[in-house]
Amino acid sequence: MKESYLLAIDQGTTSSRAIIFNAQGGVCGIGQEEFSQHYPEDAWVEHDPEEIWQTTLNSCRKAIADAGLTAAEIAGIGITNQRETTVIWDRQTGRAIYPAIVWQDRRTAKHCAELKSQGVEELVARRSGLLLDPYFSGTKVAWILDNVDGARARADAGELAFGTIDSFLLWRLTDGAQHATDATNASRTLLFNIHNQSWDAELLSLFNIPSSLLPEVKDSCDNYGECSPDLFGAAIPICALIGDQQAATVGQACFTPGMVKSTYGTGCFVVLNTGSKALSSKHRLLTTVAYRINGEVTYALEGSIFVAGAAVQWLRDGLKLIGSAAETQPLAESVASSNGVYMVPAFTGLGAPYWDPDARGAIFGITRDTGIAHIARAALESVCYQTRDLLEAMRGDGADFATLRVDGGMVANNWVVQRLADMLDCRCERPQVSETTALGAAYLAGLQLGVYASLDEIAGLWQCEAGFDPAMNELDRARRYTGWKNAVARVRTS
Ligand SMILES: Nc1ncnc2c1ncn2[C@@H]1O[C@H](COP(=O)(O)OP(=O)(O)O)[C@@H](O)[C@H]1O
Ligand SMILES: O=P(O)(O)OC[C@H](O)CO
Repeated sequence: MKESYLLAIDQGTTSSRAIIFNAQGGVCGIGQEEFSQHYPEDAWVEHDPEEIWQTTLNSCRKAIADAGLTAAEIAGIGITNQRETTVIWDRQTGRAIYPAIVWQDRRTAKHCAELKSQGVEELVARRSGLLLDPYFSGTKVAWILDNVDGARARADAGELAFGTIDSFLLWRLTDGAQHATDATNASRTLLFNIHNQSWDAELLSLFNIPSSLLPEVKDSCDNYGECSPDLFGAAIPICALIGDQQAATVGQACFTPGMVKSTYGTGCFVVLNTGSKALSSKHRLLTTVAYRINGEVTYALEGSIFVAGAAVQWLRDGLKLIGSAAETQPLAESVASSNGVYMVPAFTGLGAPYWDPDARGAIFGITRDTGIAHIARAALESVCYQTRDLLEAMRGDGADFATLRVDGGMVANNWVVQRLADMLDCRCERPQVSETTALGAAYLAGLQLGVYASLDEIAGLWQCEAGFDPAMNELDRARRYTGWKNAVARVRTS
């Protein structure tokens, strides 16, 4: 039988990646390019949309060549992306009118505070499943309209289009033929009603955003047209769009209510499948769309942490304490403990469950004996403690799970995964295919094309590479976690 090759585009926060999978989920070719991060002001984070586009194209071309294939041999494309990051472009030229405002960007903190003071947070949460935080796209769209000369008038005249990165790439890949997004990406904008699955007129008016800007919202696997043949040498059908954390949920085959995954890239995102019910959290977690297939929505509770691997990057690029991220493992292992040092990496505020955009990072407990190894260990531990914060919140909302499926660049570090199991008091499982985000997008493209008959068939492909069981005694666990809570209390502003 002819092999079905699926091309997944994974447009992440720090790099664009393309991976070609075969139908068994095996990796056949990879292309990856990093791109620049721009920090024009304190707590502002921007990307150049042209760089996002170019690195995506280059990665796809590299992956196709790496697999030894031609574009005509690829059955379909699935796109997954850093979520919330906001682009507004000119419908005529396809060029962005302002850089992409990245999910980590906090410039709209004041706007969010103003909206909160109007008492609308409850309405926003009920409709969108989200909180009023600069993390999400809504206030970023409004900021561009209000700060780029002539943008609001041009938006009102229908000349501009808004999209998250999936939409922007889709527009470019199809030469402007498709202006669409999927329900998972729409559910991160603050403008989408997750219950009736449509853009919400009241939310649009609250954020002062004209509906003429908006993409059509489709299923996560759907007919998204074809990429223009001159890009890769043949037209390839685009069959799936899905936000990266939701894609990892699919790649980890968390299809049953109660299953949970946690991804450790730049940030960390824990997603708990809640099935056909949109549960609302009592502990400031987000209610979001996990995936939408054939019009049927599967919901999730999500905990989002803004800084995970980014703390390791900071040790490497900011402080230059280490030469590579991988060095943190032997460093952490070289000392018996972090010696009372706690790092709270709130570089861009605190995400769930604190939602404090004005908090900033700190390192506590430094003494004359503190060395690089203690700091590195404290950075890795901060990621474990933050995950514990999220799991406590999920357990408080009634979740009951025995295993956490983990993935992302950071879980290559065995010390981190063992520490996670210890701090969470929960078994952590790392899958055979580490590229779960790209894999999830490929699976959905395959589902749309009929390569897979059902999610059950996809679930049957998941394999555990390594399991990590908790090995810390309860007293130690509790003592360390109390130390973390004290450290967090000291950086909080609200
Ligand atoms: N061995 C390691 N130990 C700790 N952190 C690591 C290790 N390898 C990679 N990382 C961190 O993981 C992140 C990269 O993960 P990745 O999933 O590629 O991120 P993203 O998709 O957000 O760009 C980086 O922030 C890096 O610092
Ligand atoms: O690019 P990542 O993997 O850090 O993911 C970013 C998230 O989608 C932000 O919500």
